[in-house]
Amino acid sequence: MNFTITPLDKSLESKIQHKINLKTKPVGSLGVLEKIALQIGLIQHTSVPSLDNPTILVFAGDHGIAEKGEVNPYPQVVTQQMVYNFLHGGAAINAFCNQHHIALKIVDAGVNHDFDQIEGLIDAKIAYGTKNYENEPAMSRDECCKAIQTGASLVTEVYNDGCNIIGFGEMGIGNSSAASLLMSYFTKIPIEECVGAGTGVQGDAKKKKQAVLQSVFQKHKPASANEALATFGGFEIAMTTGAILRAAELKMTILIDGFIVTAALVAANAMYENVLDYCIFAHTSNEQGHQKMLNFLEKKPLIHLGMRLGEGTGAAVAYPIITSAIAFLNNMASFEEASVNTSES
Ligand SMILES: Cc1cc2ncn([C@H]3O[C@H](COP(=O)(O)O)[C@@H](O)[C@H]3O)c2cc1C
Ligand SMILES: O=C(O)c1cccnc1
Repeated sequence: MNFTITPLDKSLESKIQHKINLKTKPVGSLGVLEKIALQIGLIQHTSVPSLDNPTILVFAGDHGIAEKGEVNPYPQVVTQQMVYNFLHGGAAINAFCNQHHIALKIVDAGVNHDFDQIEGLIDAKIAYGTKNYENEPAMSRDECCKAIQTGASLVTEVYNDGCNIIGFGEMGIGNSSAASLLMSYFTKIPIEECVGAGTGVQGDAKKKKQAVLQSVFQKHKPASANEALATFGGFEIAMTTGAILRAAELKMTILIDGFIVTAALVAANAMYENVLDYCIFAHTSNEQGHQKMLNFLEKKPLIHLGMRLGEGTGAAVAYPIITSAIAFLNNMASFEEASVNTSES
């Protein structure tokens, strides 16, 4: 599958910047909000951007490595239980999406469970979890390709329903390990530095997680970004990569969540140029590798609240800041409109 991701068209940059500078405020005094307003104006190619049908897609998938419980404190079954929780409206991401009027869609990308026909669940299952990459690649090239394509077509559907700002979340016990492996592969930071607490490993358990992942990393030598995603990824991660690529192709504004989603983005960014032009980094996760991945991308997120949950929660919590950026750009008076003088007379 091929994506055509064009760089931001900057022909309106000086017009939008001028509009921002003429608002009734000292130049630059709305700080990062001004940068976001400009970025979204450029993405949408207008000086009056809007945020339409904001949506978060949560991809869920299981990981072969999680069956043994060596790298994950919580058992694999929590993935399917949390999917039911999302569908019943009980998870953190439900609370925040309801709070900010963000549509939430839950996708079975590859959970190790047969769900009943249940309203609200999008069935895009590639397989019942990935293979254990201690022994073999997590998925085949075909499965990885299918996951990328599926993520992309789900974004197309959301776009066709009128969404122009999208965030991604994930659920998959063990996926902090997959994200660490991908991070190390793409950033070239040693794997030990990429492995963190995930849902809460500490002390000896963390050393064990590092040792297991070090040996996994040494075992495989993927020759391309696609192969790395297939070797180390999860179905929910590969679907997120495809979803990000399609959203950038469609010139949507993309809200990047925490450690796992950023790992999916780092893969997308290695595959295609210009993806970052469409991304807003929502928060810095407390998962220790996240800051390093952000440094690698040279990006500074909007907030740092010590969160380390995933599910898209950082994106949902940061969303109102983005609405403020659009609100000031569209609703604030200019000096002329408000008859406020800019010079002594
Ligand atoms: C109840 C619960 C809800 C979650 N929601 C997101 N995660 C997060 O934790 C998991 C990754 O951490 P690890 O690699 O340590 O398993 C992912 O499912 C991620 O979304 C959760 C984890 C748990 C236990
Ligand atoms: O930042 C994240 O995305 C994250 C961190 C720890 C566990 N799960 C997700």
